[in-house]
Amino acid sequence: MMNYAPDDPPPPAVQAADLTVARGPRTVLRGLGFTVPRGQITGLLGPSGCGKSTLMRSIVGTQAKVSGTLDVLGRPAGHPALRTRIGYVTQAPSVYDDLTVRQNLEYFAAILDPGRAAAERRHAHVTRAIADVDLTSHADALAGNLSGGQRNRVSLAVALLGTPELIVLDEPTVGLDPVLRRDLWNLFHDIAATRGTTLLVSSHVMDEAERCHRLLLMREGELLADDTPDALRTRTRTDTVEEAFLHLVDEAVAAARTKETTR
Ligand SMILES: Nc1ncnc2c1ncn2[C@@H]1O[C@H](COP(=O)(O)OP(=O)(O)OP(=O)(O)O)[C@@H](O)[C@H]1O
Repeated sequence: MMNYAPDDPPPPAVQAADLTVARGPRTVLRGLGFTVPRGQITGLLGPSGCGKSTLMRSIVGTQAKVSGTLDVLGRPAGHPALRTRIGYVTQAPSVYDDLTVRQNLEYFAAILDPGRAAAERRHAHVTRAIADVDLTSHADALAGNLSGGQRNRVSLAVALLGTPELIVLDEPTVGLDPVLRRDLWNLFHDIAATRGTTLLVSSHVMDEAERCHRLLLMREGELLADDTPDALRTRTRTDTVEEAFLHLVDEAVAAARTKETTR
């Protein structure tokens, strides 16, 4: 863990140095170093299999065989005190089909904030989270009868319960139509702007990168860039983040070839 003095500004949402992760016999993340600032949306982008989910699992503390430094909200990743401060939505929506939207949220709210004395607070949090994801008119519908996009939004509502400081979303827009995707991104921006929440959002759709304040671009378990979309486009003299990404991939491949030939 890095050292933070009491008078220092709050530590970043995530700080990693030389972060390496093995899955089975393979090293799937290699020596990553990056910072995720607070109160912004950081996009984690890269092709399928590059290690986005593994990195997210490491940050929320559910990944084994993690080495190097990985601090989250000033504590080592996986610290028990972080449990209620982080909201995490995996790729597979974790909702119970035989419960209504409201019942799903009440169930998770009771785990986060148990006891009779908290009943009123829980009710308020549940109602707000349902409204946040625009499902108020479906609050009494069985989750099993919702569309894929609506089920994703129930998962997101679960992550919003308890007002976490950091929300980690693994490919939240997969399978959504363009209107829902836009609405969800507007919601992310609203959450970051009005609550100061930090969002880490993975995607392999490069046009979503343009909607982020900062980007971590990954390829084959390594970090290609940690920058703003503007700075990336300027540095690579390209018009889009997608072109910037391809430019950085070409550079990385050329550098690897040069290294091979000079051995
Ligand atoms: N349980 C596992 N055991 C061994 N290797 C795994 C395991 N799960 C994933 N991997 C490997 O780890 C690498 C990173 O996988 P990860 O799921 O983190 O990628 P990703 O970028 O999130 O992919 P996607 O966008 O398809 O979800 C992949 O090469 C994958 O094959």
